[in-house]
Amino acid sequence: MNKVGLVGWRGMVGSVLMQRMVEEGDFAHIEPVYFSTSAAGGKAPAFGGREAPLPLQDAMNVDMLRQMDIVITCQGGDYTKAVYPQLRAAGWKGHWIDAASALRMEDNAVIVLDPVNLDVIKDALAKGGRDWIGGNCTVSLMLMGLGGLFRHGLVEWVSAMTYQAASGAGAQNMRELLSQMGVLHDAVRAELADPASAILDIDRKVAETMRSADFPVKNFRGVPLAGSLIPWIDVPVENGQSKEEWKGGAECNKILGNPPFRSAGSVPIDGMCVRIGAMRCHSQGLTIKLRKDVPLDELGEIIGTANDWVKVVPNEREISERELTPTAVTGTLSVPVGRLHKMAMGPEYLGAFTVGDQLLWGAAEPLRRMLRILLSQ
Ligand SMILES: NC(=O)C1=CN([C@@H]2O[C@H](COP(=O)(O)OP(=O)(O)OC[C@H]3O[C@@H](n4cnc5c(N)ncnc54)[C@H](OP(=O)(O)O)[C@@H]3O)[C@@H](O)[C@H]2O)C=CC1
Ligand SMILES: N[C@@H](CC(=O)OP(=O)(O)O)C(=O)O
Repeated sequence: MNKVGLVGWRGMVGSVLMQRMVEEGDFAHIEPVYFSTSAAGGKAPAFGGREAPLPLQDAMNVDMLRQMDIVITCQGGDYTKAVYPQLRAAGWKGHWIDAASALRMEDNAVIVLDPVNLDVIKDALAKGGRDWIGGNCTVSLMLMGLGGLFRHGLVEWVSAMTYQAASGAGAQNMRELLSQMGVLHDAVRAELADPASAILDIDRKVAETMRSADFPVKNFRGVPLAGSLIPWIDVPVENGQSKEEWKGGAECNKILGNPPFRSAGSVPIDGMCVRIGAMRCHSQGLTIKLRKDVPLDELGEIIGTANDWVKVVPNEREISERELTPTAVTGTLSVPVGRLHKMAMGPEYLGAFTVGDQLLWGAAEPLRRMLRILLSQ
């Protein structure tokens, strides 16, 4: 049985991964060895009812990691940068499956999203590939939704305007968002209880509270999210983009096996990435320039049959309000795509809106599916 080293299993992404591995019975097929950067020697967990043969191992111990057939890490990019090069330099030939972005654009790494790029994964496996990296959440969720259009070669370019959840910034940010909501409610509790109070007085008090020096904003770099939004995610890069926006083009093209972004034969993908007050679902408003005018019902068929999780929501008000939202999707693997309509710019311009859980398809699920692909070899 394959020895699988699990690193980062108690973090937010790692916990979702463990939950999904339990649900899918993955632990029955592996010999798990749990690693920790903080509690080596402690008791290992027993996910899936499988006692680990060893206590928690030191996640920095390259000699121990070398004994694994497969390592899966959700520990983060700093860990990857510190440990991965040492492990390969020590001659380790095992498979490295990683949630962090650190290795994504390396030549020998494949960004894994098998419902979309199983052909790219299989091709790399046949060539001896050993580095399997989960994609950026926004990118993976867009491709889970629009994969059919790409597979049919219908996409000339895409503009993605995103509405990204607090979870993408980390567990502490989710907590801070809720704290902000609580502080805002507390500030106007009395007025809300009085139906005769003036809404503009409530609004003024809310704005004063959001702008006050003691509003809890430490994790969001000093600015409020609740009652507001943040129109920048991750560090600035070239061309006026944020890194999150750059990943849209760079990672999408790599996942699809296209030439590198901004080179001939790649698909231009760009947009604006915005943090909003959702918990763990990223949403995206998409403008897709098609290579030709295709009837809307055919486009719906192509989109909705591309994988087992994408679902076309009819472009009608009630069902869009009910089913095309973070509230409806959170905690599920469903990727609804809706608001499909030809835009005013012309018949080759398709409008779409999609929602997905950024901790499931956006982070954990592609990793555990890659593990199962490796185990089936
Ligand atoms: N958040 C996201 O949306 C996405 C994240 N990723 C990648 O996954 C990486 C991990 O992200 P995320 O899961 O959010 O990170 P977390 O901060 O939740 O967890 C990372 C590590 O922090 C340590 N840790 C310290 N204190 C705690 C605590 N109280 N509870 C749980 N763990 C604790 C654990 O390591 P130990 O047990 O060794 O102490 C854990 O493995 C990111 O750096 C990123 O590279 C990828 C896609 C999406
Ligand atoms: N940057 C993403 C989350 C994330 O972790 O992305 P990446 O895996 O590309 O670092 C967000 O803020 O929503």
